[in-house]
Amino acid sequence: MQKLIFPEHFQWGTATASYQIEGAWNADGRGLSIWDVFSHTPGKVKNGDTGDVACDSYHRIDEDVALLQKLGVKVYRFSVAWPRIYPEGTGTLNKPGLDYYHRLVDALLAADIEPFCTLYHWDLPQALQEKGGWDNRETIDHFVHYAETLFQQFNGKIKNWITINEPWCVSILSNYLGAHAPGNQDLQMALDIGHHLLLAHGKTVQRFRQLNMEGQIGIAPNVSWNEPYSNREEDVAAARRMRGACNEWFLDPLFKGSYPDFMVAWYQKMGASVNIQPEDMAIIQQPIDFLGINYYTGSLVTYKQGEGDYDGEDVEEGRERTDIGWNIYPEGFYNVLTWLTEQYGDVPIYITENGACYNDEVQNGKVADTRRIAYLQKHLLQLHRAIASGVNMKGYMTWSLMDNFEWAEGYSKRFGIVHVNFETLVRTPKQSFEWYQQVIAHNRLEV
Ligand SMILES: N=[N+]=NCCCCNC(=O)[C@@H]1[C@H]2[C@H](O)[C@@H](O)[C@H](O)[C@@H](CO)[C@@H]12
Repeated sequence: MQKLIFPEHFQWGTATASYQIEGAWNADGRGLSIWDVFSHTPGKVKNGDTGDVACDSYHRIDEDVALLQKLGVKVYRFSVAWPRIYPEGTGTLNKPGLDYYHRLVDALLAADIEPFCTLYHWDLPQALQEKGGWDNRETIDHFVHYAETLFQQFNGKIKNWITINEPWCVSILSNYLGAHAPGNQDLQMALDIGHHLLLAHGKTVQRFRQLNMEGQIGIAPNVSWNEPYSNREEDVAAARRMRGACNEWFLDPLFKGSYPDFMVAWYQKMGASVNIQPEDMAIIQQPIDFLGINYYTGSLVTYKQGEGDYDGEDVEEGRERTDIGWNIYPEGFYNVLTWLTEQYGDVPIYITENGACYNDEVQNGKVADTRRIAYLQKHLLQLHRAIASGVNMKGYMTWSLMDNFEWAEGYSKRFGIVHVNFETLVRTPKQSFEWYQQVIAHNRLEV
């Protein structure tokens, strides 16, 4: 048995998001979000599931913080529901909504757990969507105003801020592929939305600096690792496009102040281009304190004309897949992290999400999710490799603390290290919870 020791002060944590766990969808003045509308629209979410109740975390702060304390995490990543703070997106502040997050943050601090707050994890106020949502540049300033409210309310209590979770999901998945709220299918709109999200990020970082806030701020894109099946030029180019759509499309503006030419050209071929105003790229390229990285999967890619949006096809290598169908590709974790450092420099990185979907159920009071343990073990080994290779890794937050509302999959897909019975809302720590508890306690991985 080998013991892989992680750096001293490495920050172990776990993560959730407001719409996925809180429930209380219309309690205490909360306004409608686009996910309330989407999940209440027949046919959009599997089994007609909604986030109306979810894990009812809105009413279970003490229970959930006790789980975090038992787990032994140093950090807990959660998100604020914009419609709880500004039910109409702007205008009247909803104090009961603000008070909920004060209670949550105070409980975390009392338990010696660092809050990691995501400002936007997809629950846009419906009132703003009705004025065009992220496709309307005015939403950018409403977002900065919402963020500024939280900065002023929580300065000194929350010292770790993430502006936007996964701009690829918010733009492409939600407004071109149409799989998530609001469900548009318009590439030009999706590219404009992606640009507006990056602008909202940049302007929020500027405001954070102007307010002389305590702590650090970053953004959390999802990344993918796609390698060419062969060294044939067409395979190399196809894999580069698949990675580029997810990785460089957002990371190049953030760190290089421009969109990647090869993807701009590809999207032009698809009939779309980004509408950039003169100051935009300088705003987007605001220096950040850390980069959050969400990593789940990767693939080998071979060129196939007309396949998907990038003339690329994942090669079926016979790899194990999780219960949501994603390839298990641990070496992609190492490869994407070392690639990031080569491409964008020594930016401090937190893994803000990494985890697996397995639908194990409770049997005799236990959940033997050994496949999730295997997934985490393989990915933490690759993470340890990346650290050993010089990647500036600050911490790791597994997705997710508990089974929750998995977007268009509803409650049919379980990512938690804690099982949730969605009838009774009883939480049951899984075997992976106990395993992760030991990794944290000893700051090491046994392989
Ligand atoms: N093929 N394939 N693809 C991988 C697709 C990755 C895009 N989805 C994510 O990263 C979402 C992220 C989200 O923040 C969280 O709210 C979700 O619950 C998790 C699990 O779904 C992940």
